[in-house]
Amino acid sequence: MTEKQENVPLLDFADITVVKDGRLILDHISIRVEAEESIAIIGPNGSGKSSLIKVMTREYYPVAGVPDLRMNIMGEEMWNIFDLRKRLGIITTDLQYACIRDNTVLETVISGYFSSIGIYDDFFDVTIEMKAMAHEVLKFLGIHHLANQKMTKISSGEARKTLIARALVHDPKALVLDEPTNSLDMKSIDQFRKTVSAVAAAGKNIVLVTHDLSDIIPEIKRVVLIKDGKIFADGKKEDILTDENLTALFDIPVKVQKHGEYYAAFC
Ligand SMILES: Nc1ncnc2c1ncn2[C@@H]1O[C@H](COP(=O)(O)OP(=O)(O)OP(=O)(O)O)[C@@H](O)[C@H]1O
Repeated sequence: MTEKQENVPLLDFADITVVKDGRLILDHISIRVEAEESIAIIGPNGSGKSSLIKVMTREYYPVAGVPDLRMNIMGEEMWNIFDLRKRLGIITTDLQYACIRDNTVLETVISGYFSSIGIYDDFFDVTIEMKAMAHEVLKFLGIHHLANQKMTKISSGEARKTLIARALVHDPKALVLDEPTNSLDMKSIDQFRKTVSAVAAAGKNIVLVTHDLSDIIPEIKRVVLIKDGKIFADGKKEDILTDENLTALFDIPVKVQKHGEYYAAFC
């Protein structure tokens, strides 16, 4: 890879406006995420966070004909959707529900190669290399002992890690996590955050959507606040996560506290 390719931003979006059912849900959003950068996107329910992720994954398209519109991902405007979704390892609660089937953890991880939910022996040619990579990723995430366990028999936290493994088999550039700790208990949340930290330390960009400030792992240095489909604030974590900003963002009095390298909010 040339130095130029290494330095291309993960995302370079300008003037993204999305309308659904006649409603403006993203309003002239511009955001650039550098090659080595990780960000957290925070905002109230319905503010447009998931919609912005869907623009990244090309599930939603912006209004065309806007003069400054740009939706560049890893240096490219045009993407084959399957390739794009492999380069952005996407983990959502919807995907987890879809993956809770009668497949084993190993099968679920391998299914990432085919962008499928299960493995269909008659159709998919699973190679030795694919299996070896799946085992390697499960070991990296500390869940190799679950390889032959059914998805229906593992905990939510283990299932969330399995989805990370499923995303990592492609060696993606980034992990895109939409409210990843929803419905996890405290121990699972703690383990999940350590897993995401390990993935960030291995050189992947993290794009995290959350309501919960304590999901913001230390490796994420930048926070983007979204309100009413617009970027409300964007900058260094310590400058953005203030009582004043969070109070204005959520329209209720919020107190932000810092505990070591983590943040928490109280209202
Ligand atoms: N396909 C769609 N059709 C109609 N309205 C939509 C569609 N997708 C999103 N919206 C609306 O756009 C707004 C933003 O939704 P979005 O899911 O992006 O918000 P969010 O910030 O992720 O919310 P939450 O925190 O509740 O998940 C909401 O009012 C939602 O109802």
